[in-house]
Amino acid sequence: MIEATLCFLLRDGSSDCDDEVLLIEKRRGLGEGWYNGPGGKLEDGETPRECAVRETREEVGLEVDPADLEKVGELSFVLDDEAHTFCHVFRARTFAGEPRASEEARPEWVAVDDVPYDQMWEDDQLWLPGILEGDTVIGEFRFVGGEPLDEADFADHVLEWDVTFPSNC
Ligand SMILES: CNc1ncnc2c1ncn2[C@@H]1O[C@H](COP(=O)(O)OP(=O)(O)OP(=O)(O)O)[C@@H](O)[C@H]1O
Repeated sequence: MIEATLCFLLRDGSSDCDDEVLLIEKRRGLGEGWYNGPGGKLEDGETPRECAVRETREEVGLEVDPADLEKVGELSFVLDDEAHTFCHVFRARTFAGEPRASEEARPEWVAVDDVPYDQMWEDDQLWLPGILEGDTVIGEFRFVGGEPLDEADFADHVLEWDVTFPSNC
């Protein structure tokens, strides 16, 4: 099973209205062409938090202090009844630098009300709005139809909101 992360950075919107979230348009690999948060697979010996910091640096060039990342979600993606990916979701409002594009990702600040859910993984619309409003979640999402995961069909899901994660995870 793959262990991976997603990191959603938030800032105040330019007018007095909503927050903005930093999304990436993924340029290669799983989910290519879709929007998502920065993130990726854990490397050997790495904690999820360290992975989220590294992937955010590599993909969009922003520095996040691990202590500023709030663990806000755990998502299990199941493909044809087998655990495929376990994803740790983090959120932060404090970071340094200006986003820049990389080979993997094109960053874009988007108002939280304008997140392009029709250009994202189908499951995102079920859990990301809550995460962007400040909630926490554990979810399981089942896909069918074989590899690769981003060509499989989304079947069903279970969500549990307002969960508490240990502060060190
Ligand atoms: C099934 N529904 C899903 N919904 C939302 N997000 C999903 C997802 N399934 C996978 N993800 C995320 O997609 C990224 C893939 O990352 P992926 O490109 O494979 O990783 P990494 O950057 O390490 O790859 P390289 O091997 O370096 O290209 C990674 O953040 C992972 O959490």
